[in-house]
Amino acid sequence: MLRVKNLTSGYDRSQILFDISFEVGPGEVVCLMGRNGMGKTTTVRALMGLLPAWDGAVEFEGRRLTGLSAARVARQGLGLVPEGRQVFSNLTVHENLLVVAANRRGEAQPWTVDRVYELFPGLHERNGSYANLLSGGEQQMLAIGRALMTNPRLLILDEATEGLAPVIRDQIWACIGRLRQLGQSIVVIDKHIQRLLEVADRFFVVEKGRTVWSGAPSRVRAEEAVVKAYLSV
Ligand SMILES: Nc1ncnc2c1ncn2[C@@H]1O[C@H](COP(=O)(O)OP(=O)(O)OP(=O)(O)O)[C@@H](O)[C@H]1O
Repeated sequence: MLRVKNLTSGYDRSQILFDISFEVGPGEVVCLMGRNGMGKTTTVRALMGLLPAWDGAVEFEGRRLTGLSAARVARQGLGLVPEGRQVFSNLTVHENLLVVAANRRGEAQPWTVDRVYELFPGLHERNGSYANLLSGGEQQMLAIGRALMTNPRLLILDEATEGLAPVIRDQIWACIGRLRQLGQSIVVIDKHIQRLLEVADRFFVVEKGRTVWSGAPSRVRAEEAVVKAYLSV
């Protein structure tokens, strides 16, 4: 579904990505891991068209994404939940979900506000609240709900559990598990290996702008010390 091959990119003249390669198959949950500052968010920015790719290729469902504007990449069916959530703070929960609703690719069972509320009952209870009055966890759920309302073929979650209380994190992990059961393809950027092992089909480790290790959950378990060494400061 998504094929990223030898991607390089950076900011101005500062190269951050040197060789990023990974793939996501239909219905797969793929995880990008790595220490802070290793280039995971930059990878996401480059594949979403928010940052130009310098070299390499990004293909999505057989189409080349490199060189397309961010708006056109989104229209191909990539939905991003960015680090730091970024919901519309001056709109209510309900309005946040409605304003982005789109089913451009004609999905047979599109996401609706009611389906998002079913996934996150807590949001339903707060549907009239302005987004800036929500807790961090509720904002994260709203950010995910909002991305789902665009009916993305591929959902990208950048540090969706970061900075949340354990009980709220559990709800986000449960949501990711549920989306996987529904066949949603997802790229997850996160560091919680134990939780990732429950939901991810494949893992890629990013180190200084390069994908340096990859494997299925069985390989992560077999080489846990190696993987943890990549993640420890
Ligand atoms: N706008 C920017 N301009 C210049 N350099 C940047 C910019 N944003 C990030 N960087 C640098 O790019 C490198 C990779 O950052 P990136 O955010 O991709 O890392 P990350 O792996 O996602 O880590 P984190 O978990 O901290 O977000 C870092 O050295 C960072 O300082």
